Amino acid sequence: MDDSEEIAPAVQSILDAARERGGSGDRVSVTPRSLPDAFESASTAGRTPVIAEIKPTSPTAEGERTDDPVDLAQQMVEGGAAALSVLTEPEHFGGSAETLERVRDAVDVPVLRKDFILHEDQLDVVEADVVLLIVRFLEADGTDDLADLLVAARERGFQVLVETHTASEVEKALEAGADIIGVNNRDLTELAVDLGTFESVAPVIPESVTLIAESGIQTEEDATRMRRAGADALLVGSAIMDHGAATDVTANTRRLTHADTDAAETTTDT
Ligand SMILES: O=C(O)c1ccccc1NCC(=O)[C@H](O)[C@H](O)COP(=O)(O)O
Repeated sequence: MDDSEEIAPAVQSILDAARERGGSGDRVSVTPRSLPDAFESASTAGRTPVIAEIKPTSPTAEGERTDDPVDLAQQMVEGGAAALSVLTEPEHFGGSAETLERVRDAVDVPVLRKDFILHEDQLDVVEADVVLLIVRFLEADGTDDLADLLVAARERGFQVLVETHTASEVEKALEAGADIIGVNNRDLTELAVDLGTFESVAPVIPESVTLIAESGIQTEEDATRMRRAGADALLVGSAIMDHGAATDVTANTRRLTHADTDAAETTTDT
């Protein structure tokens, strides 16, 4: 994504805001809770590994959820979430570092910091178990190199989820040394969601990589579809937060963590 490329105005605005944000100045050092181990424990207990996302609002959300994020986090864990994702981007998603800190203090599961990190100093904001690096955003002018950021994040103790959308972005992620890769079903140029994206990109990703299907997963059928296509875990925001209707977050999470994963395993094996 260089700056001449056509992108959705909301995404351009996210990118512009991210360029302005700095770090705290104090280097973060974290002893992380293992994300792959959390997925393994959920699977062993018969649950679909789900990263449930605390996303008060977003450019594509209808409305805003103003519940205390700590209450939401506890409800998600009660619903069987293997890990949580917390938006820390303030301007477009209603997130904050303070929210993440409070949530991580309140739960035992790994917590992903969901933000748009473009420079090393932006890693030094808050302790989290995992940080997100988006290949597409790190192709923009004036950003740090993906491989350098990956090393810098690991030096601080973070695990790193590298987000991709195409096979060529997966290639870049693997070249940079990624071992946890997300395939985002949401196209950041148009914000359209298509679960077929994960299905077409997943086959190029080696078994050794922890593979996460991101965005657009609404129903049990969607969850099973992504698991059949090879997802080790699912990242789900909107269907759990349910911004418009403010329904029961525990039930919304449980519906997906109890999706029929046996069907997924049978299909994968044959
Ligand atoms: O969620 C958005 O509207 C959005 C808009 C522009 C850039 C990124 C956006 N979301 C970031 C995400 O990665 C999702 O929050 C996450 O994958 C969960 O997606 P969903 O389950 O579809 O809410």
